[in-house]
Amino acid sequence: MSNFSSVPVLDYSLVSDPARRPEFIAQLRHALINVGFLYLANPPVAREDTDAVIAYAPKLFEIPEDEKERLRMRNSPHFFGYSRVGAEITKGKTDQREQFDFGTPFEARWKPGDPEYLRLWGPAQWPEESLLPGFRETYLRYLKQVETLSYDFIALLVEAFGLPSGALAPFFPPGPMQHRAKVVKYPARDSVTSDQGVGPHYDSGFLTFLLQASDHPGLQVQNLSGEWIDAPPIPNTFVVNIGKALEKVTQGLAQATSHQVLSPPPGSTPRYSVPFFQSIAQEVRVPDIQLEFSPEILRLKDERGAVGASDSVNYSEYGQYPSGQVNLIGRVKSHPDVAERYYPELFKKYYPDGLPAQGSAY
Ligand SMILES: O=C(O)CCC(=O)C(=O)O
Ligand SMILES: [Fe+2]
Repeated sequence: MSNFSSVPVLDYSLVSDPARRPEFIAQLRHALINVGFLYLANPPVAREDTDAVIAYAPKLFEIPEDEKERLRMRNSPHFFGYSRVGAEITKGKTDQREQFDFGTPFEARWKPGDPEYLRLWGPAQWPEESLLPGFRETYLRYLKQVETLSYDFIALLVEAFGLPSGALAPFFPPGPMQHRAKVVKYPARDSVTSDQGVGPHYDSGFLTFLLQASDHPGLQVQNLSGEWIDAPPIPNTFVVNIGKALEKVTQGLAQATSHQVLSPPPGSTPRYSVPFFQSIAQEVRVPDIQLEFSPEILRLKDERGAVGASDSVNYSEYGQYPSGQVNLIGRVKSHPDVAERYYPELFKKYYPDGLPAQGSAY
């Protein structure tokens, strides 16, 4: 059984065309249930902002070493900032990528005595303006548009699954929220020690909107037969995929799909990408929200078949803890040096033998 052999391309401009909107919704239903990945063409994000973010990506990694040191993630209780190549392990092997974690604007609200996971949201660390003029403002303007798209996309998903319009509203209560976003660099194979850019994994929250910020192939998506299907860059698209929390709350209808990135070949320039990860309210326990799907929709899942053996396991804790806690655990596993400093109890739980050389997310 192989449920897909390519990643479908959906044209967002159909959404505002009353005659063709049903076509989009049908394609979306298929992509959510059978693939868990799609390309979104003509997304409602200003082209000039997307192009500017793409142009900034290589420059961000050229800021001086002492600025990278100042911005290192260890300086942020919110797990924002710079991570060098080799800081993380996925599936037992070191990831060959360098990255900056940023977030949408958020004022820290955690105080001692509050649940620890509330501390995950707070201000990001930004490079000195004079070192990269305009970057912060441009990137935040870009993120705001992707955030709006992410909510609009949830409404389309609710429609595609035949749910009442407010069905997922408990995950987005009024008031401020924070979404995470990164800028990632994958050096070519000859300057790193393996071709694992990032190993097989699932994303955590609801939706991921990935901007492939250079021409390199390398992103791959695993189908139900275990085959790795290429998802090469397509200009003016986002790659959209489903996180574990959304899979869980939709009873597996929206499928979280394992994916990985292979390093560019020797002699190549580096690959860059800019993923945006849509968050959900930190206090919500996913199993507390029970959705009712029609038998016709549920049958589509049965026709797909069970999600087969895949090469990744992570974020299984959504059945148990508030979603903020699940994400905090994920961060602690990935970045033990940050955990040791700001979350000593959790650090002891996951690293009883002390600080490892690298984090191991999955
Ligand atoms: O860089 C990419 O294309 C994908 C990155 C990714 O899957 C992740 O960071 O979760
Ligand atoms: Fe991912």
